[in-house]
Amino acid sequence: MNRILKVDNLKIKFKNDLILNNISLSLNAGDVYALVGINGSGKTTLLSSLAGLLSPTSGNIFIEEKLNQFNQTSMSFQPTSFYAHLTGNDNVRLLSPDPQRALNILKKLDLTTSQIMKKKVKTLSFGQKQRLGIAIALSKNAKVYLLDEPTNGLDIYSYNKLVEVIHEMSNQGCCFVIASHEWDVIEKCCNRLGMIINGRIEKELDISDYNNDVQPKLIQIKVNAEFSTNELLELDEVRNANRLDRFSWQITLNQNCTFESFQDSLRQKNVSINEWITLNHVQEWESIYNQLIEEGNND
Ligand SMILES: Nc1ncnc2c1ncn2[C@@H]1O[C@H](COP(=O)(O)OP(=O)(O)OP(=O)(O)O)[C@@H](O)[C@H]1O
Repeated sequence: MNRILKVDNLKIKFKNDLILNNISLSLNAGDVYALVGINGSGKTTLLSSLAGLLSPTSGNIFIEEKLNQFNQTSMSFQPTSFYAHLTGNDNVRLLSPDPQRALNILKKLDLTTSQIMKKKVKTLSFGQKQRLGIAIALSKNAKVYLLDEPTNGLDIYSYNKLVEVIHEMSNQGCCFVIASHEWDVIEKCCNRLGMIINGRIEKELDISDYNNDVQPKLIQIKVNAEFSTNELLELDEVRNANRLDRFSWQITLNQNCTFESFQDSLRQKNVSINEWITLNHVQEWESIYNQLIEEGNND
């Protein structure tokens, strides 16, 4: 695998506040890494550090094994970074290192109608400014692209176009880190997922495993009788169990175990399942994430 980005024990402090706490990360060519976290968890701070806009308090950032190669990173523009009184075209010419490439990307994102690009940026809609900022960022010839909530304000058509552009570029050997709250985007765009809580990446998932169905299944059940979580965990089929209420649990079944064998094991304990659903990947990630947040809140 061709490693592009390596982050070693990155810490960022603002005054005495530790905002990023020992972040380590390794991304290969083609990786599209989703960074998920609630407001204030450190996503923008991490992206800004990777872009070289913030200096680490400690730790190192390597791109293609070389330290601090920030000319090889490109971060999406915030709508406030534009020259608001100039047109879209003028902004592309002034801000993009490769205006022609930016215009090509804008075309893919369906924003090249001359009326729009001739308008002053301050008169553009949020979604139009968002696409302009993304196209300028992606027009830089970089190894690592850093996108902060790129689908905010995009309609479904532009959103699907952006997903196509990200796939196309990552297939050419760069990598992406995308901060997003939108699970749907993550499922469509990303092959890896990092959950950041209080400045730490608490969990990483390989999304391709889910798409290949290698991961164990998460189900939600409601039973008809008193039972304990410990009794559930003693069953061969159960890898993990979280109680939702008196009669309901979310259960991760061990790999290669069927729902039917789990049901039989419960019957032997005189318990039957009244209701059950299999959670899809996105619900499963959301559930893992919510659990981590709850654990974080209980600390
Ligand atoms: N310049 C700064 N000085 C002091 N604290 C800061 C600074 N920038 C960010 N922070 C703090 O760092 C923490 C992480 O902020 P950050 O913007 O990285 O979060 P985020 O995960 O991107 O949040 P959001 O989803 O709201 O954009 C917050 O508690 C924030 O108040």
